[in-house]
Amino acid sequence: MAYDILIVDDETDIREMIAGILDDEGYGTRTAADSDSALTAIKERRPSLVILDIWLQGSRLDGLALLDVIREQDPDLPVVIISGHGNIETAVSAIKRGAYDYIEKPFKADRLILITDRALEASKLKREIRELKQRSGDTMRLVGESSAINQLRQTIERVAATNSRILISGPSGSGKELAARMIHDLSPRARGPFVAINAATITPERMEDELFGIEDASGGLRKVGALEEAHGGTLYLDEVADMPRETQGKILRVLVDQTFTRVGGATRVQVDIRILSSTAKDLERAIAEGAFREDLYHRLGVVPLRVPGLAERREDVPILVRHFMEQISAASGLPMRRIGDDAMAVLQTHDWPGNIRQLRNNVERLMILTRGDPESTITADLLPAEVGAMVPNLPTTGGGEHLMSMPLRDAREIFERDYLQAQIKRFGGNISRTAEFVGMERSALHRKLKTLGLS
Ligand SMILES: Nc1ncnc2c1ncn2[C@@H]1O[C@H](COP(=O)(O)OP(=O)(O)OP(=O)(O)O)[C@@H](O)[C@H]1O
Repeated sequence: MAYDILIVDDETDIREMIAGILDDEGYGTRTAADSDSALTAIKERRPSLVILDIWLQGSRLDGLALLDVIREQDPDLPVVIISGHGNIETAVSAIKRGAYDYIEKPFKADRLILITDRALEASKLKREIRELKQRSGDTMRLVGESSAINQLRQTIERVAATNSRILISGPSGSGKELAARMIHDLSPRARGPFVAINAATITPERMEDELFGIEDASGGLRKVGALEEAHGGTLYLDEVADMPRETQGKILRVLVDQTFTRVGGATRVQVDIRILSSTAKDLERAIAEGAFREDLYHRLGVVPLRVPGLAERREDVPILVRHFMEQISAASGLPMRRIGDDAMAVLQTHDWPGNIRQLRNNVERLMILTRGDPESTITADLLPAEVGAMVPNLPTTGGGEHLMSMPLRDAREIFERDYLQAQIKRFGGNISRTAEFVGMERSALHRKLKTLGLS
Protein backbone atom coordinates (compact mmCIF):
# COMPACT_ATOMS: atom_id res chain seq x y z
CA MET A 1 0.00 0.00 0.00
CA ALA A 2 1.23 3.45 -0.70
CA TYR A 3 1.53 5.84 2.19
CA ASP A 4 0.15 9.27 1.48
CA ILE A 5 2.58 12.02 2.47
CA LEU A 6 1.72 15.70 2.33
CA ILE A 7 4.67 18.04 1.76
CA VAL A 8 4.13 21.67 2.75
CA ASP A 9 6.81 24.14 1.63
CA ASP A 10 6.65 27.57 0.01
CA GLU A 11 9.70 26.86 -2.16
CA THR A 12 8.77 24.98 -5.30
CA ASP A 13 12.23 23.44 -5.70
CA ILE A 14 12.31 21.98 -2.23
CA ARG A 15 8.75 20.73 -2.47
CA GLU A 16 9.49 18.93 -5.67
CA MET A 17 12.80 17.58 -4.49
CA ILE A 18 11.22 16.04 -1.40
CA ALA A 19 8.31 14.66 -3.42
CA GLY A 20 10.77 13.21 -5.95
CA ILE A 21 12.84 11.45 -3.30
CA LEU A 22 9.80 10.00 -1.55
CA ASP A 23 8.08 9.01 -4.80
CA ASP A 24 11.21 7.05 -5.72
CA GLU A 25 10.91 5.24 -2.42
CA GLY A 26 7.41 4.14 -3.35
CA TYR A 27 5.48 6.61 -1.18
CA GLY A 28 2.49 8.49 -2.49
CA THR A 29 2.98 12.25 -2.17
CA ARG A 30 0.94 15.41 -2.43
CA THR A 31 2.22 18.97 -2.10
CA ALA A 32 0.98 22.30 -0.80
CA ALA A 33 2.63 25.72 -0.97
CA ASP A 34 0.92 27.44 1.95
CA SER A 35 -1.11 26.81 5.08
CA ASP A 36 -4.52 27.11 3.48
CA SER A 37 -3.82 24.70 0.66
CA ALA A 38 -2.26 22.33 3.22
CA LEU A 39 -5.43 22.40 5.31
CA THR A 40 -7.54 21.87 2.19
CA ALA A 41 -5.38 18.89 1.21
CA ILE A 42 -5.74 17.39 4.69
CA LYS A 43 -9.43 18.01 4.47
CA GLU A 44 -9.65 16.29 1.10
CA ARG A 45 -8.12 13.22 2.63
CA ARG A 46 -6.21 12.52 5.79
CA PRO A 47 -2.54 11.90 4.88
CA SER A 48 -0.33 9.35 6.66
CA LEU A 49 2.28 12.03 7.42
CA VAL A 50 2.83 15.75 6.95
CA ILE A 51 6.29 17.15 6.19
CA LEU A 52 6.12 20.81 7.03
CA ASP A 53 8.56 23.67 6.47
CA ILE A 54 8.62 25.96 9.45
CA TRP A 55 9.08 29.10 7.32
CA LEU A 56 6.11 29.50 5.06
CA GLN A 57 6.47 32.78 3.18
CA GLY A 58 3.31 34.42 1.95
CA SER A 59 1.13 32.04 3.89
CA ARG A 60 -1.72 32.93 6.24
CA LEU A 61 -0.25 30.77 9.01
CA ASP A 62 3.44 30.12 9.55
CA GLY A 63 4.67 26.55 10.07
CA LEU A 64 4.33 26.50 13.85
CA ALA A 65 0.82 27.93 13.78
CA LEU A 66 -0.15 25.43 11.11
CA LEU A 67 1.34 22.65 13.25
CA ASP A 68 -0.91 23.76 16.11
CA VAL A 69 -4.00 23.66 13.91
CA ILE A 70 -3.14 20.20 12.58
CA ARG A 71 -2.44 18.89 16.07
CA GLU A 72 -5.71 20.24 17.32
CA GLN A 73 -7.71 18.76 14.48
CA ASP A 74 -6.02 15.39 14.49
CA PRO A 75 -3.56 14.64 17.31
CA ASP A 76 -2.64 11.27 15.80
CA LEU A 77 -1.46 12.66 12.47
CA PRO A 78 2.35 12.68 12.56
CA VAL A 79 4.15 15.88 11.46
CA VAL A 80 7.84 16.20 10.61
CA ILE A 81 9.26 19.73 10.55
CA ILE A 82 11.86 21.10 8.16
CA SER A 83 13.87 23.78 9.88
CA GLY A 84 16.45 26.24 8.61
CA HIS A 85 20.13 25.66 9.23
CA GLY A 86 21.15 26.53 12.79
CA ASN A 87 17.60 27.05 13.90
CA ILE A 88 17.48 24.32 16.47
CA GLU A 89 15.45 26.33 18.96
CA THR A 90 12.47 26.58 16.66
CA ALA A 91 12.77 22.90 15.83
CA VAL A 92 12.81 21.99 19.50
CA SER A 93 9.82 24.16 20.16
CA ALA A 94 8.01 22.40 17.30
CA ILE A 95 8.70 19.05 18.94
CA LYS A 96 7.38 20.37 22.22
CA ARG A 97 4.24 21.33 20.37
CA GLY A 98 3.82 17.80 19.12
CA ALA A 99 5.89 17.43 15.94
CA TYR A 100 7.39 13.97 15.64
CA ASP A 101 10.89 15.11 14.61
CA TYR A 102 12.69 17.70 12.50
CA ILE A 103 15.05 17.74 9.54
CA GLU A 104 17.56 20.54 9.29
CA LYS A 105 18.23 22.19 5.94
CA PRO A 106 20.24 21.36 3.90
CA PHE A 107 19.61 17.65 4.19
CA LYS A 108 20.52 14.54 2.30
CA ALA A 109 17.99 12.17 0.77
CA ASP A 110 19.02 9.42 3.20
CA ARG A 111 18.15 11.54 6.20
CA LEU A 112 14.76 12.48 4.77
CA ILE A 113 13.93 8.83 4.05
CA LEU A 114 15.14 7.70 7.47
CA ILE A 115 13.03 10.24 9.35
CA THR A 116 10.01 9.59 7.15
CA ASP A 117 10.26 5.84 7.70
CA ARG A 118 10.64 6.35 11.42
CA ALA A 119 7.72 8.72 11.72
CA LEU A 120 5.46 6.34 9.78
CA GLU A 121 6.68 3.38 11.78
CA ALA A 122 6.11 5.21 15.08
CA SER A 123 2.62 6.17 14.05
CA LYS A 124 1.89 2.61 12.98
CA LEU A 125 3.21 1.26 16.28
CA LYS A 126 1.10 3.71 18.19
CA ARG A 127 -1.94 2.50 16.33
CA GLU A 128 -1.03 -1.15 16.83
CA ILE A 129 -0.55 -0.65 20.56
CA ARG A 130 -3.96 0.92 20.72
CA GLU A 131 -5.45 -1.98 18.78
CA LEU A 132 -3.65 -4.48 21.00
CA LYS A 133 -4.95 -2.78 24.10
CA GLN A 134 -8.43 -2.99 22.68
CA ARG A 135 -8.04 -6.67 22.07
CA SER A 136 -6.40 -7.17 25.48
CA GLY A 137 -4.20 -10.17 25.12
CA ASP A 138 -5.70 -11.82 22.08
CA THR A 139 -3.27 -13.21 19.58
CA MET A 140 -3.54 -13.32 15.87
CA ARG A 141 -3.16 -17.02 15.29
CA LEU A 142 -6.07 -19.00 13.93
CA VAL A 143 -5.61 -22.19 15.92
CA GLY A 144 -7.11 -25.55 14.95
CA GLU A 145 -6.37 -28.62 12.87
CA SER A 146 -9.89 -29.68 11.92
CA SER A 147 -10.66 -29.88 8.24
CA ALA A 148 -13.07 -26.96 8.67
CA ILE A 149 -10.30 -24.74 10.04
CA ASN A 150 -7.74 -25.93 7.50
CA GLN A 151 -10.14 -25.10 4.74
CA LEU A 152 -10.80 -21.69 6.24
CA ARG A 153 -7.09 -20.97 6.47
CA GLN A 154 -6.60 -21.96 2.84
CA THR A 155 -9.44 -19.75 1.67
CA ILE A 156 -8.10 -16.85 3.71
CA GLU A 157 -4.66 -17.23 2.14
CA ARG A 158 -6.21 -17.34 -1.30
CA VAL A 159 -8.45 -14.31 -0.96
CA ALA A 160 -6.04 -12.19 1.10
CA ALA A 161 -3.81 -11.40 -1.86
CA THR A 162 -6.71 -10.03 -3.89
CA ASN A 163 -8.39 -6.76 -3.19
CA SER A 164 -11.82 -8.30 -3.20
CA ARG A 165 -14.47 -7.49 -0.65
CA ILE A 166 -15.36 -10.32 1.65
CA LEU A 167 -18.45 -10.93 3.72
CA ILE A 168 -17.60 -13.16 6.67
CA SER A 169 -20.49 -15.02 8.23
CA GLY A 170 -20.58 -17.24 11.28
CA PRO A 171 -22.00 -17.39 14.77
CA SER A 172 -21.00 -15.01 17.55
CA GLY A 173 -17.53 -15.56 18.97
CA SER A 174 -16.49 -18.00 16.24
CA GLY A 175 -13.49 -15.99 15.08
CA LYS A 176 -14.83 -13.71 12.32
CA GLU A 177 -12.78 -10.74 13.38
CA LEU A 178 -9.69 -12.87 13.75
CA ALA A 179 -10.25 -14.13 10.19
CA ALA A 180 -10.59 -10.52 8.98
CA ARG A 181 -7.34 -9.55 10.68
CA MET A 182 -5.58 -12.49 9.08
CA ILE A 183 -6.85 -11.46 5.67
CA HIS A 184 -5.51 -7.96 6.27
CA ASP A 185 -2.17 -9.21 7.58
CA LEU A 186 -1.63 -11.47 4.59
CA SER A 187 -2.69 -8.81 2.09
CA PRO A 188 -0.58 -6.18 0.30
CA ARG A 189 -2.21 -3.69 2.67
CA ALA A 190 -0.66 -5.26 5.76
CA ARG A 191 1.49 -2.18 6.43
CA GLY A 192 -1.62 -0.01 6.41
CA PRO A 193 -4.20 0.31 9.17
CA PHE A 194 -6.85 -2.24 10.12
CA VAL A 195 -9.83 -0.33 11.47
CA ALA A 196 -12.79 -2.18 12.95
CA ILE A 197 -16.16 -0.66 13.55
CA ASN A 198 -18.93 -2.60 15.24
CA ALA A 199 -22.43 -1.64 14.16
CA ALA A 200 -23.97 -3.59 17.02
CA THR A 201 -22.30 -1.45 19.69
CA ILE A 202 -22.65 2.01 18.14
CA THR A 203 -25.96 3.82 18.39
CA PRO A 204 -27.59 4.68 15.03
CA GLU A 205 -27.22 8.39 15.86
CA ARG A 206 -23.47 8.12 16.28
CA MET A 207 -22.91 5.66 13.45
CA GLU A 208 -22.25 8.20 10.71
CA ASP A 209 -19.98 10.36 12.90
CA GLU A 210 -17.88 7.29 13.60
CA LEU A 211 -17.79 6.14 10.00
CA PHE A 212 -17.50 9.37 8.07
CA GLY A 213 -16.07 11.83 10.60
CA ILE A 214 -17.30 15.35 11.23
CA GLU A 215 -16.57 18.65 9.54
CA ASP A 216 -17.17 21.97 11.31
CA ALA A 217 -19.02 24.96 9.86
CA SER A 218 -15.83 26.55 8.52
CA GLY A 219 -14.94 23.40 6.60
CA GLY A 220 -12.30 22.23 9.09
CA LEU A 221 -11.90 18.63 10.11
CA ARG A 222 -13.37 18.08 13.56
CA LYS A 223 -13.29 14.31 13.85
CA VAL A 224 -11.61 11.71 11.69
CA GLY A 225 -13.96 8.86 10.83
CA ALA A 226 -13.14 5.18 10.41
CA LEU A 227 -13.17 5.39 6.61
CA GLU A 228 -10.48 8.03 6.55
CA GLU A 229 -8.50 6.34 9.28
CA ALA A 230 -8.48 3.15 7.24
CA HIS A 231 -7.07 4.85 4.12
CA GLY A 232 -4.43 2.61 2.57
CA GLY A 233 -5.63 -0.31 4.68
CA THR A 234 -8.69 -2.32 5.58
CA LEU A 235 -12.01 -1.32 7.11
CA TYR A 236 -13.84 -4.08 8.99
CA LEU A 237 -17.58 -3.58 9.36
CA ASP A 238 -18.55 -5.86 12.20
CA GLU A 239 -22.22 -6.91 12.46
CA VAL A 240 -23.04 -5.07 9.26
CA ALA A 241 -26.70 -6.13 9.50
CA ASP A 242 -27.09 -3.65 12.35
CA MET A 243 -26.21 -0.65 10.19
CA PRO A 244 -29.11 1.80 9.93
CA ARG A 245 -30.70 1.60 6.49
CA GLU A 246 -29.82 5.17 5.65
CA THR A 247 -26.17 4.54 6.43
CA GLN A 248 -26.29 1.43 4.26
CA GLY A 249 -26.97 3.63 1.25
CA LYS A 250 -23.97 5.79 2.04
CA ILE A 251 -21.73 2.76 2.43
CA LEU A 252 -22.92 1.51 -0.91
CA ARG A 253 -21.71 4.76 -2.42
CA VAL A 254 -18.27 4.24 -0.83
CA LEU A 255 -18.15 0.80 -2.42
CA VAL A 256 -19.02 2.21 -5.81
CA ASP A 257 -16.52 5.04 -6.06
CA GLN A 258 -14.48 5.08 -2.82
CA THR A 259 -15.72 8.54 -1.89
CA PHE A 260 -17.87 9.92 0.91
CA THR A 261 -18.71 13.19 2.63
CA ARG A 262 -18.13 13.90 6.29
CA VAL A 263 -21.07 14.68 8.54
CA GLY A 264 -21.77 18.40 8.16
CA GLY A 265 -19.46 18.63 5.14
CA ALA A 266 -20.00 19.10 1.44
CA THR A 267 -16.78 18.04 -0.28
CA ARG A 268 -16.27 14.45 -1.28
CA VAL A 269 -13.33 12.72 0.34
CA GLN A 270 -11.51 10.10 -1.72
CA VAL A 271 -10.11 7.03 0.03
CA ASP A 272 -8.38 3.82 -0.91
CA ILE A 273 -9.72 1.09 1.36
CA ARG A 274 -10.61 -2.55 1.27
CA ILE A 275 -13.86 -3.36 3.00
CA LEU A 276 -14.38 -6.59 4.89
CA SER A 277 -17.63 -7.13 6.72
CA SER A 278 -19.16 -9.69 9.01
CA THR A 279 -22.52 -10.90 10.13
CA ALA A 280 -23.81 -13.38 12.67
CA LYS A 281 -27.34 -12.76 11.41
CA ASP A 282 -28.97 -14.25 8.37
CA LEU A 283 -28.63 -11.39 5.90
CA GLU A 284 -30.91 -12.95 3.33
CA ARG A 285 -33.67 -12.94 5.88
CA ALA A 286 -32.86 -9.34 6.79
CA ILE A 287 -33.22 -8.51 3.10
CA ALA A 288 -36.55 -10.30 2.88
CA GLU A 289 -37.72 -8.33 5.90
CA GLY A 290 -36.63 -5.08 4.31
CA ALA A 291 -34.00 -4.36 6.96
CA PHE A 292 -31.00 -4.77 4.72
CA ARG A 293 -30.37 -3.46 1.20
CA GLU A 294 -29.98 -6.22 -1.33
CA ASP A 295 -27.68 -4.17 -3.58
CA LEU A 296 -25.34 -3.59 -0.64
CA TYR A 297 -25.40 -7.29 0.20
CA HIS A 298 -24.21 -8.22 -3.28
CA ARG A 299 -21.47 -5.63 -3.24
CA LEU A 300 -20.16 -6.46 0.23
CA GLY A 301 -19.94 -10.14 -0.36
CA VAL A 302 -18.06 -10.49 -3.62
CA VAL A 303 -16.40 -13.42 -1.86
CA PRO A 304 -18.40 -15.08 0.93
CA LEU A 305 -16.46 -16.69 3.75
CA ARG A 306 -18.02 -18.81 6.46
CA VAL A 307 -16.41 -19.34 9.85
CA PRO A 308 -17.85 -22.50 11.40
CA GLY A 309 -19.03 -22.57 15.01
CA LEU A 310 -17.16 -24.65 17.55
CA ALA A 311 -19.83 -27.35 17.52
CA GLU A 312 -18.82 -28.10 13.92
CA ARG A 313 -15.19 -28.68 14.84
CA ARG A 314 -15.11 -30.29 18.25
CA GLU A 315 -11.82 -31.98 17.45
CA ASP A 316 -10.19 -28.54 17.80
CA VAL A 317 -11.22 -28.16 21.44
CA PRO A 318 -8.09 -29.73 23.05
CA ILE A 319 -5.68 -27.71 20.95
CA LEU A 320 -7.65 -24.51 21.57
CA VAL A 321 -7.72 -25.17 25.32
CA ARG A 322 -3.96 -25.61 25.34
CA HIS A 323 -3.48 -22.49 23.23
CA PHE A 324 -5.58 -20.35 25.53
CA MET A 325 -3.88 -21.73 28.64
CA GLU A 326 -0.50 -20.74 27.23
CA GLN A 327 -1.80 -17.33 26.25
CA ILE A 328 -3.42 -16.66 29.63
CA SER A 329 -0.46 -18.06 31.53
CA ALA A 330 1.95 -15.80 29.62
CA ALA A 331 -0.22 -12.76 30.22
CA SER A 332 -1.07 -13.34 33.88
CA GLY A 333 1.60 -15.61 35.31
CA LEU A 334 -0.99 -18.23 36.25
CA PRO A 335 0.44 -21.74 36.11
CA MET A 336 -0.50 -24.09 33.29
CA ARG A 337 -2.88 -26.87 34.25
CA ARG A 338 -3.33 -30.41 33.23
CA ILE A 339 -6.84 -31.24 32.12
CA GLY A 340 -8.05 -34.72 32.88
CA ASP A 341 -9.51 -36.86 30.10
CA ASP A 342 -12.94 -36.78 31.69
CA ALA A 343 -12.92 -32.98 31.86
CA MET A 344 -11.67 -32.68 28.29
CA ALA A 345 -14.42 -35.02 27.13
CA VAL A 346 -17.00 -32.73 28.76
CA LEU A 347 -15.45 -29.64 27.15
CA GLN A 348 -15.45 -31.38 23.80
CA THR A 349 -19.08 -32.45 23.91
CA HIS A 350 -20.42 -29.16 25.25
CA ASP A 351 -22.32 -27.12 22.69
CA TRP A 352 -20.60 -23.74 23.22
CA PRO A 353 -23.28 -21.32 22.04
CA GLY A 354 -20.76 -18.51 22.58
CA ASN A 355 -18.19 -20.47 20.58
CA ILE A 356 -14.47 -19.81 20.91
CA ARG A 357 -14.91 -16.69 23.02
CA GLN A 358 -16.92 -18.68 25.55
CA LEU A 359 -14.41 -21.52 25.55
CA ARG A 360 -11.61 -19.03 26.18
CA ASN A 361 -13.49 -17.42 29.05
CA ASN A 362 -14.07 -20.81 30.62
CA VAL A 363 -10.42 -21.76 30.33
CA GLU A 364 -9.51 -18.48 31.99
CA ARG A 365 -11.99 -19.10 34.77
CA LEU A 366 -10.62 -22.59 35.35
CA MET A 367 -7.08 -21.29 35.56
CA ILE A 368 -8.00 -18.53 37.97
CA LEU A 369 -10.02 -20.68 40.26
CA THR A 370 -8.18 -23.99 40.40
CA ARG A 371 -5.27 -22.68 42.37
CA GLY A 372 -3.34 -24.77 44.84
CA ASP A 373 -0.95 -27.39 43.67
CA PRO A 374 0.09 -26.58 40.09
CA GLU A 375 0.61 -30.26 39.49
CA SER A 376 -2.99 -31.14 40.24
CA THR A 377 -5.19 -32.10 37.35
CA ILE A 378 -8.45 -30.39 36.46
CA THR A 379 -11.15 -32.99 36.66
CA ALA A 380 -14.70 -32.91 35.32
CA ASP A 381 -16.17 -32.07 38.72
CA LEU A 382 -14.30 -28.76 38.62
CA LEU A 383 -15.92 -27.57 35.43
CA PRO A 384 -18.40 -24.68 35.61
CA ALA A 385 -21.98 -25.72 36.13
CA GLU A 386 -23.14 -24.33 32.80
CA VAL A 387 -20.69 -26.55 30.98
CA GLY A 388 -22.71 -29.46 32.20
CA ALA A 389 -20.57 -31.15 34.82
CA MET A 390 -21.63 -32.06 38.29
CA VAL A 391 -20.38 -29.54 40.80
CA PRO A 392 -20.56 -31.21 44.20
CA ASN A 393 -17.43 -30.06 46.05
CA LEU A 394 -16.59 -26.72 44.57
CA PRO A 395 -14.73 -24.09 46.57
CA THR A 396 -17.02 -21.29 47.63
CA THR A 397 -16.45 -17.59 48.08
CA GLY A 398 -17.46 -17.73 51.71
CA GLY A 399 -20.88 -16.43 50.81
CA GLY A 400 -21.76 -19.94 49.79
CA GLU A 401 -21.57 -19.02 46.13
CA HIS A 402 -19.83 -21.41 43.80
CA LEU A 403 -16.72 -19.83 42.35
CA MET A 404 -17.11 -21.69 39.11
CA SER A 405 -20.55 -20.30 38.46
CA MET A 406 -19.84 -16.65 39.13
CA PRO A 407 -19.35 -14.10 36.37
CA LEU A 408 -15.80 -14.05 35.03
CA ARG A 409 -15.39 -10.42 36.02
CA ASP A 410 -15.96 -11.25 39.68
CA ALA A 411 -13.67 -14.23 39.44
CA ARG A 412 -10.95 -11.98 38.05
CA GLU A 413 -11.37 -9.62 40.99
CA ILE A 414 -10.99 -12.39 43.50
CA PHE A 415 -7.93 -13.59 41.70
CA GLU A 416 -6.51 -10.08 41.63
CA ARG A 417 -6.99 -9.64 45.36
CA ASP A 418 -5.23 -12.92 46.11
CA TYR A 419 -2.48 -12.16 43.68
CA LEU A 420 -1.78 -8.69 45.07
CA GLN A 421 -1.95 -9.95 48.60
CA ALA A 422 0.62 -12.63 47.80
CA GLN A 423 2.97 -10.10 46.19
CA ILE A 424 2.73 -7.69 49.12
CA LYS A 425 3.59 -10.52 51.45
CA ARG A 426 6.49 -11.48 49.25
CA PHE A 427 7.95 -7.97 49.46
CA GLY A 428 7.43 -7.76 53.21
CA GLY A 429 4.66 -5.19 52.94
CA ASN A 430 6.77 -2.78 50.88
CA ILE A 431 4.27 -1.05 48.58
CA SER A 432 6.87 0.62 46.37
CA ARG A 433 8.60 -2.63 45.53
CA THR A 434 5.30 -4.42 45.04
CA ALA A 435 4.13 -1.65 42.73
CA GLU A 436 7.32 -1.92 40.72
CA PHE A 437 7.00 -5.67 40.50
CA VAL A 438 3.40 -5.71 39.36
CA GLY A 439 4.02 -2.81 36.96
CA MET A 440 1.71 -0.28 38.59
CA GLU A 441 2.21 3.28 39.80
CA ARG A 442 2.57 3.37 43.57
CA SER A 443 -0.47 5.60 43.97
CA ALA A 444 -2.56 3.43 41.65
CA LEU A 445 -1.64 0.35 43.64
CA HIS A 446 -2.58 2.18 46.82
CA ARG A 447 -5.99 3.02 45.40
CA LYS A 448 -6.46 -0.53 44.15
CA LEU A 449 -5.60 -2.00 47.54
CA LYS A 450 -8.10 0.31 49.14
CA THR A 451 -10.91 -0.72 46.80
CA LEU A 452 -10.04 -4.36 47.36
CA GLY A 453 -10.10 -3.84 51.10
CA LEU A 454 -6.43 -4.74 51.50
CA SER A 455 -5.11 -1.57 53.11
N1 LIG B 1 -9.29 -20.36 15.57
C1 LIG B 1 -8.97 -19.58 16.62
N2 LIG B 1 -7.80 -19.73 17.23
C2 LIG B 1 -7.45 -18.98 18.29
N3 LIG B 1 -8.23 -18.02 18.80
C3 LIG B 1 -9.41 -17.81 18.24
C4 LIG B 1 -9.85 -18.57 17.10
N4 LIG B 1 -11.05 -18.13 16.72
C5 LIG B 1 -11.37 -17.16 17.59
N5 LIG B 1 -10.40 -16.95 18.48
C6 LIG B 1 -10.44 -16.00 19.61
O1 LIG B 1 -11.77 -16.04 20.12
C7 LIG B 1 -12.26 -14.74 20.44
C8 LIG B 1 -13.48 -14.40 19.61
O2 LIG B 1 -13.11 -14.27 18.25
P1 LIG B 1 -13.62 -13.08 17.31
O3 LIG B 1 -13.76 -11.81 18.08
O4 LIG B 1 -12.78 -13.07 16.10
O5 LIG B 1 -15.07 -13.65 16.98
P2 LIG B 1 -16.26 -12.97 16.16
O6 LIG B 1 -16.88 -14.06 15.38
O7 LIG B 1 -15.76 -11.77 15.45
O8 LIG B 1 -17.19 -12.59 17.35
P3 LIG B 1 -18.41 -11.51 17.41
O9 LIG B 1 -19.01 -11.46 16.07
O10 LIG B 1 -19.29 -12.07 18.46
O11 LIG B 1 -17.73 -10.25 17.85
C9 LIG B 1 -11.10 -13.82 20.20
O12 LIG B 1 -10.42 -13.71 21.43
C10 LIG B 1 -10.25 -14.56 19.18
O13 LIG B 1 -8.89 -14.18 19.26
